[in-house]
Amino acid sequence: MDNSHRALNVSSEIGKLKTVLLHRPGKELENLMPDYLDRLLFDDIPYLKIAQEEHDKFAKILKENGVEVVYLEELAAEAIEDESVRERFVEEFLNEANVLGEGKRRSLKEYFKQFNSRQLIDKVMQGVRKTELPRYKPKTLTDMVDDNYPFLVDPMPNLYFTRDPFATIGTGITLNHMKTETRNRETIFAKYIFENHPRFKGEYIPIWFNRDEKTSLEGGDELILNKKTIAIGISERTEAASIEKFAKNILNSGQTFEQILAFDIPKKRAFMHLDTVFTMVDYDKFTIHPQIEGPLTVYSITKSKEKEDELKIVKEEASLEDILKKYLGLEKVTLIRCANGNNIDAAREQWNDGSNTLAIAPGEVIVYSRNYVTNKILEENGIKIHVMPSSELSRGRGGPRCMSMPLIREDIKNN
Ligand SMILES: NC(=O)NCCC[C@H](N)C(=O)O
Repeated sequence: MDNSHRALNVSSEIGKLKTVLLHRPGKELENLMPDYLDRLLFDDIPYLKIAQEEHDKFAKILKENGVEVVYLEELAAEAIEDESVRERFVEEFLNEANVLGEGKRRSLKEYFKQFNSRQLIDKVMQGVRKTELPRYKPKTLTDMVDDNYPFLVDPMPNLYFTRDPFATIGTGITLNHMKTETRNRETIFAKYIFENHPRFKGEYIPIWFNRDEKTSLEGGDELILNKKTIAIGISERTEAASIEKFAKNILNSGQTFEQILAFDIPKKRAFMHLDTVFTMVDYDKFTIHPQIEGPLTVYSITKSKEKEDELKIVKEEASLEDILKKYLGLEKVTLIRCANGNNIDAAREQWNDGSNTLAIAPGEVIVYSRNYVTNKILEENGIKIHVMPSSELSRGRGGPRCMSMPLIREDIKNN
């Protein structure tokens, strides 16, 4: 099937990248405070100016390699140009931002009216400090009681990790239900973009999993290994129940996908998603964090031949190399271990996303400069690397793959 004309088309992890979605970090990072770092999923506070410079370098590498870069903030603003859509967006945003108190809601709506669409999107991403609206009229008890919390609306500092709130799979998406409240709010932008942006509006975009589900699924756990096979992490962020639901939808969709490999990885912050410990860099080469090799269990999921609408789930007993060979039809598989398996260097570099490479073509990836031990090993394995600066962006615990959502990749021949 030729999907090259579609607004979305991703049938592999490594096909030549044509269009990618980024978010340039903005003032939301300047609304991070030490007291709330844990809840907002940050370990430190990046210096915004340098983070933006690093991010611009990331975009430059992509553009120099023929990739169209589109920005979340621009698409979201264009999606809410229509006044009635903008009003709906504000209402829904205030509900999801958990803004209680009629006085607060009214004042915020009034405050937002001064902004054009782009300014409004920037503002809701940044969050609203109480000092911005010093004289809102308290109406209800919720308005009157001052809890000394400094924000009326929390910032969304994780938005530059565009990989997670939705994921392109084939010609559709999973519009994800995120594990945490702080990140769940991010999915509203994708919802409005896919419903209202002219780039997508004329096209049928199937949704394989939706944000109103009760269990969580995050894009960092979703990897398309080839046009038949999807890998998904059962992780700190993605639950097995979500994978079953997604599997039933995608395997019965008429798209090319026939099998899912569910990777059960340890549930801990350093390994939050599958792509923090395992990514694909070439037809037969993968980066992996050595610490997951022992505890890893892989389940294969296919459609049951006996009963329609049921899944066949098998706990795979072979080594990871053999599982990948079997399901991807490969003669040989190379696992490239973070920092060549040295336990200290691997732990340090994985913490800063040494395994989180972004493939822009088969055998060609973008990597963080600070992971120089792993980067050298990648080169020794014949992988071409493009190195981006990484002092500030890495403080959010995500690398080049986490910071990008492919919208279109070229199909791979014989994939
Ligand atoms: N795919 C990814 O691993 N994304 C990185 C997300 C980092 C972000 N601070 C988070 O905890 O969700």
